[in-house]
Amino acid sequence: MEASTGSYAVCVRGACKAYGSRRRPLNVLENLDMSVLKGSIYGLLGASGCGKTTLLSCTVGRRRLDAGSVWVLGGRPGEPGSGVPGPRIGYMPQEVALVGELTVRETLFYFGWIFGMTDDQIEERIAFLQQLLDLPPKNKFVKLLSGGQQRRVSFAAALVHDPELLILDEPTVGLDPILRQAIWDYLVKITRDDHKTVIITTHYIEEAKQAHSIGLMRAGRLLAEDSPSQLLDRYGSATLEEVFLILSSNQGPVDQGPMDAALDQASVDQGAGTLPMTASSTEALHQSNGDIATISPNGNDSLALRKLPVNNNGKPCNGGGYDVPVRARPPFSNMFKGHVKALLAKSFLRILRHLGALGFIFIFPVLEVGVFFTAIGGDPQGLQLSVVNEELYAMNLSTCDEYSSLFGKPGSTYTGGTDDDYGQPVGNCSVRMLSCAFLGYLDHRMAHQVFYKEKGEALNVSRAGDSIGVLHFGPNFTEWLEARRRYGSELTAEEVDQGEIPIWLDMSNRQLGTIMTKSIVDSYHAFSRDLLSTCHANPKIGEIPVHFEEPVYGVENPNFAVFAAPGIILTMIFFLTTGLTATVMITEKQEGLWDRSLVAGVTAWESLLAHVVTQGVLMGIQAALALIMMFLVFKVPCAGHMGDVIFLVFITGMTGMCFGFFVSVSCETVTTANFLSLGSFYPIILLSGVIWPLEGMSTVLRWIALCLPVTLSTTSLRNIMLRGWGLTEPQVYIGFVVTGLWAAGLITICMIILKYRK
Ligand SMILES: Nc1ncnc2c1ncn2[C@@H]1O[C@H](COP(=O)(O)OP(=O)(O)OP(=O)(O)O)[C@@H](O)[C@H]1O
Repeated sequence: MEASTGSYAVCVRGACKAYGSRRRPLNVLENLDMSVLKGSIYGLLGASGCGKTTLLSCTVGRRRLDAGSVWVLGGRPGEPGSGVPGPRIGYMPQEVALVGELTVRETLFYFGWIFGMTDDQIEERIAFLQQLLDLPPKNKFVKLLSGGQQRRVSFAAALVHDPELLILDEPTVGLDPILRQAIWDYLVKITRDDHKTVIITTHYIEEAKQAHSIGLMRAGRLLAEDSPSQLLDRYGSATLEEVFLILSSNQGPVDQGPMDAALDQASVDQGAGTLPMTASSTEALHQSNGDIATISPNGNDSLALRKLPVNNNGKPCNGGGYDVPVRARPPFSNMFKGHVKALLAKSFLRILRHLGALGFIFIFPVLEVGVFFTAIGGDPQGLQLSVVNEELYAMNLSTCDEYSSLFGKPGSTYTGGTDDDYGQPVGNCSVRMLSCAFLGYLDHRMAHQVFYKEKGEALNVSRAGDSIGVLHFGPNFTEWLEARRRYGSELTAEEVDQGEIPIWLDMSNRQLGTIMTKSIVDSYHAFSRDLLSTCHANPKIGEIPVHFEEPVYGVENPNFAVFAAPGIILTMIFFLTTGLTATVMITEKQEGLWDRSLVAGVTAWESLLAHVVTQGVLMGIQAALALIMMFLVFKVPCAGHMGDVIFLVFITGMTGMCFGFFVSVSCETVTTANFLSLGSFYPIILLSGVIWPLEGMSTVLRWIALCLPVTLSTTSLRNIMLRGWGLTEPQVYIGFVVTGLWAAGLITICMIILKYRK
């Protein structure tokens, strides 16, 4: 009598799966059929790289087949209501796939909560599993356990919810023989007494004899599927290794690209009882139909497989034939709560237990804001300015100090008298050594003055990079400057030139050159004002006829740091949070925890939500620290509402976090994630108008810049802080809107990638 389709726990038909590109595919599963009866142990055996893990990951719903179908517990994995992925299965992947920062107990609670168990139920199971698997102490951190201990905890995590179907990828690797036997005894017991089903892959071929049926797999195909005793009988062999060699030889050489070489070179290790790695054999045994070996009842085994029923269109396992077990499952809301509780606990504990990383997370914003405001915006100091003052040398003096000590303070003196028709003092305002008087007005902290006799020598010092520039005063500078004031239009061009101060500045450093120029011009205006005021003249006549009134917004002498601060704070928070999140999911994927949690029933959305909450809290603290540093410590002025500033910084941080998630879900490795996040750093900083106004860019570039996530928010924040504008102004709310749209767009893309990439 044939087994009914309703008694299969897992049924795979015509499974095909390839990795790599379409042009050069690596075919891993090739038209594979597999049938696992309910209440049985199914041992899936095959050489390394033959596709066992791929087959299992398609079975648990983590990968999609390219062709063929899989039925698990009466439904298709991933189908709503199938319970797979979910608590109906217990999956132990090949890698440990646990969180190193959790203790053994917390690990089992993490999975227990995901499976919708109550705390009491979990405690009860922990006590049981502790005995069964000889688990390490409950409060020991997983990362401190030995490899074998970690595998036992991983096994316990798959068993914690007592699932209907256990899928175990090499669970006994690294365990001592006594424990291996205890595990097999347990598996036999649960299949016999509780009608559970187990699929197990192992390299210890001898222990696989305890399975009710065995699937021998090679190069993506199932060579045979039968009970161990039947296989031994049929091929007249004493060991399963021999059976495997016979079947492999029968199949002939396989073409699986790079895998061939490995298979052909590996030696048969029968002494150790592991699966052969090569396809060599002594004898070939032909199958009449060329398909998998037929399966017949076995009198010795409690369960035996028969040849599988195949219908005409090649789809033997249709869902209608299955009886979907009805099992009391917690309601959806409880499952959701359990998932979120587990994910949040895991993420927070993981962060809290990385004290070093946590320290960096909170020190960075403080450090970065501190460094920015202490390093940027201050006037330069300690420069050298070369002076060639021929007025002094005409008097055989070297410096202005010498002049002052001998003749008193240089400049103007008004001794009373009459003014002319224009109010100019006539005769009674005397001036002396105006070159030194002017030099006295220059900022000495910014540039100390060094006197040279020769202009050429002074210029050479400047060309050597030792001086910011050279000021030259002619021999009769005072006389001609005074003549310029008194007789202006009557002087010849040469005479006017004699009252000028030629200056040669080193403009290779734009900032220094510009600051120096402004400082000299401002100093001259101050000198001229005082000179004219002393002489009872209108000080304005010494200035250019352009007068800057009180600025509409901002201050007369704006500090560069104040201009750059809004952009700096936003880009800093953006990239700090990007850095926090860019690798978080990749790490989980590489650890195997991501897949394992999804197989346990967590959805990618829930996982993303938990990360958003965890990283959002960290980002909030980072943003608060950065703002405290900026406004309370460095007292950066803010003309607008602080609430608007906080809100904008927060949503920019959220956008940075979403960008980090985007990097994390779209990159396969930490290295590519780092390249992407670091690579985007400079373009965003340079194009966002943080250090140079957008108006300085070409039209096309400006439009590109406006589309970036931090550009309009930088303009908004500048408008709030420096202009005092509120949220009702279009130039403010546009920044909020665009930043919010970026966050929403990025998170949507993440969800789409997570949904469709398997
Ligand atoms: N994500 C992937 N991308 C590309 N190739 C892959 C990927 N995963 C597995 N492979 C390749 O597919 C083949 C089958 O891998 P799989 O892990 O399924 O084998 P396995 O039988 O489980 O091996 P083992 O017993 O060593 O775990 C191998 O050649 C492997 O390199």
